[in-house]
Amino acid sequence: MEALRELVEVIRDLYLRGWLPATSGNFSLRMDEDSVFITPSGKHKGKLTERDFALVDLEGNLKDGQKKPSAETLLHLTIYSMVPSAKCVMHVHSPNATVISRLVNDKIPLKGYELLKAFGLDTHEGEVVIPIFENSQDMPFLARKLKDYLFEHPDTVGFLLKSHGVYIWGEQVSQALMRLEALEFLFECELKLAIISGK
Ligand SMILES: CSC[C@@H](O)[C@@H](O)C(=O)COP(=O)(O)O
Ligand SMILES: [Zn+2]
Repeated sequence: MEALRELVEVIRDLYLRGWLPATSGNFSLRMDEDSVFITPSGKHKGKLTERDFALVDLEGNLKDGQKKPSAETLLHLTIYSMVPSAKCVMHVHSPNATVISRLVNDKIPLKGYELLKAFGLDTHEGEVVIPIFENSQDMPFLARKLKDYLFEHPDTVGFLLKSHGVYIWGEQVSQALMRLEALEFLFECELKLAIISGK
């Protein structure tokens, strides 16, 4: 399947960038109303093939095979249920995202950057807000927090988990990748500005 092949290539590339260290990260593709391909839990993400993906329904039940879906499957499914246009979800432990999530408390407003156009804005004058949630191993709890937030803020493009990493989604693999690259770049800019201004 073309989109899954494309996603596998993207994952390898993200691993080589150092954004998926030590088996971290997870990725999914929405296939139809009630089927999602998601990366397996605990596997090295730089060496995945299409056959490694688990197929689950929107409740997280395995649709076939014996694969162990990502431990964070519930977060992916929450995004698909709250953002109907999302067809691909990416989660990485990229350095800038992880560092900035520790420095800022509950959200990062990104303003004035030309690259905000990656999120569908027409000009650099708009604002994109990235919320930060406390990290937790309690996925139902985190999923509830995320669901409530997305209900209140339906235009959200992604979020950070504190000291953990970033989640982003798109209408197809290429859009999710573009937005992930844009976010990581913008986080790097914000971190550099914080260093220069001594904040
Ligand atoms: C290897 S530590 C990272 C994990 O705890 C988790 O945050 C992660 O990103 C990968 O979990 P996974 O179950 O493989 O999808
Ligand atoms: Zn993670």
